[in-house]
Amino acid sequence: MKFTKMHGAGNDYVYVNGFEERVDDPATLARQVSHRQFGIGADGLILILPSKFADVRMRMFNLDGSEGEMCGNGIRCVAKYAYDHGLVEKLDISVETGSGLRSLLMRTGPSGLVDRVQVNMGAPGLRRGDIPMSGPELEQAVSISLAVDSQQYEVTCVSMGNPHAVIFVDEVESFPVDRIGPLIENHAWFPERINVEFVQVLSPSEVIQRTWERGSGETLACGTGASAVTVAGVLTGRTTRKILNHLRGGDLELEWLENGPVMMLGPAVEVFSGNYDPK
Ligand SMILES: N[C@H](CCC[C@H](N)C(=O)O)C(=O)O
Repeated sequence: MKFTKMHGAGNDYVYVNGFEERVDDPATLARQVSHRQFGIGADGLILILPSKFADVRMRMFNLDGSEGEMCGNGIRCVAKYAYDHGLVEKLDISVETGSGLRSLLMRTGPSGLVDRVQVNMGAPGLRRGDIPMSGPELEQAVSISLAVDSQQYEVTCVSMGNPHAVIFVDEVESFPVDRIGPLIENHAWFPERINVEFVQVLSPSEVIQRTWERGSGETLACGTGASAVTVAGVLTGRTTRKILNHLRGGDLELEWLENGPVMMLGPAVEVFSGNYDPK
């Protein structure tokens, strides 16, 4: 099986071109290829597939084999792969995801290959029913108190097609993401588990984010998470609609437009290609 390793701001996935390769059991394959010692090494697996409704379709699988509905860093790499490898011939494309269609605009660098991609991430879902989480379905969860490890955390929950809990902290570098992340991911409030973002506000237009991903653990970046952070920053009065987000593996530029959607701009990088024999 031919694969390509790509990353967006250090959030790395193994990409398989489903126009040419057949994958029968993507959940098992995701666990195998993602392993940093026994596999290729990645945060998960992304399949690039033909679509009836869009230019291409993507499916993303976490390190533990679970499927996520959407992936912000992954979708930029899917677009880059599609253009650089000739699956599409234009720079503005649509991609079908597990949470509907997204439109993307690619920019090429001096080599003629794509190096940056802007994604219309769609409008956030703010009702508890959208996340999903416990409590009155139609109500928002903005700055609500969540008890974890005998401490209270103030969380704001946002769906970007997949579920996110955003927590603002004073100092993110030393925050115990490894310990608190999984406790929130698996908290009884969230029946489908949840991705968690820990965020330090530097100024109303600049933040630092660390990410604990559902099914993958701490990653160097998360595009849907950075979009959720943009929305949570506005809802809680901490940041403006347009921000620069510094993630562990790079920066993303985001804006929550007045008419609803979040726009995200960031890098997409191909690292290497190879062959892998599924075990
Ligand atoms: N890293 C991805 C999100 C993966 C989310 C996944 N962990 C889930 O189960 O929803 C991003 O850039 O948006």
